[in-house]
Amino acid sequence: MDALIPRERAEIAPGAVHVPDWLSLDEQRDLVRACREWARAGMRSPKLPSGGVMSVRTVCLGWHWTPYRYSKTREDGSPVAPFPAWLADLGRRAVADAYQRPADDYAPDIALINFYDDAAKMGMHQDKDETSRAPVVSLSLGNDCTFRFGNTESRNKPHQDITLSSGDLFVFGGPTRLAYHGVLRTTPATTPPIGLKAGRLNITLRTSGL
Ligand SMILES: O=C(O)CCC(=O)C(=O)O
Ligand SMILES: [Fe+2]
Repeated sequence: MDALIPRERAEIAPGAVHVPDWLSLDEQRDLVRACREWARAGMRSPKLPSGGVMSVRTVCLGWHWTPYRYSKTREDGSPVAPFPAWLADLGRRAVADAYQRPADDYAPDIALINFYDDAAKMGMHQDKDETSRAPVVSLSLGNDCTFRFGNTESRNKPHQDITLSSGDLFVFGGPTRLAYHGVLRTTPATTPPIGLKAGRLNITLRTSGL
């Protein structure tokens, strides 16, 4: 992060808001600790119907996601871990701060926790396996990444590239809920001291509508 350039809340497209440094270092440490607990169930690289394997490793809460559907059980038949109430509270606070309006009605019931090693990235995609169109809340921990936020029509331009750093909040909903987005790269050795030696974690909160 370049400390000379202020990082301010920015609505980069209608309904798509970046709130830099939303989480304190203590909150980030607590979330990293929680991710470690959730990861004990096993993090797996999702397998695509095309035969490819995603480069991130993922664990889910509430509903288990495999491309391209949600279920209550994981690949090995074990039940998906529950979605904790405190995480829904955090999601409501996130939507309220991003949209600067009360968000008491926001009730996420899915979390995807993605771990990026230094080589991992995520291709342009829509988050559309949820039937609800409530906003997606994204929290970043660890190394910086270059996040590409595009349009709702195609994977192609126009798009904007922004840096998501540790502690940043990104919310997308409303007109851009179905915008294509992806992670081009992460930047090694950019994490603050939050108990994550390497890599990047991203937590997205979603509402299944299921
Ligand atoms: O890692 C990120 O910032 C985005 C993750 C994402 O798009 C997803 O999990 O669907
Ligand atoms: Fe996504």
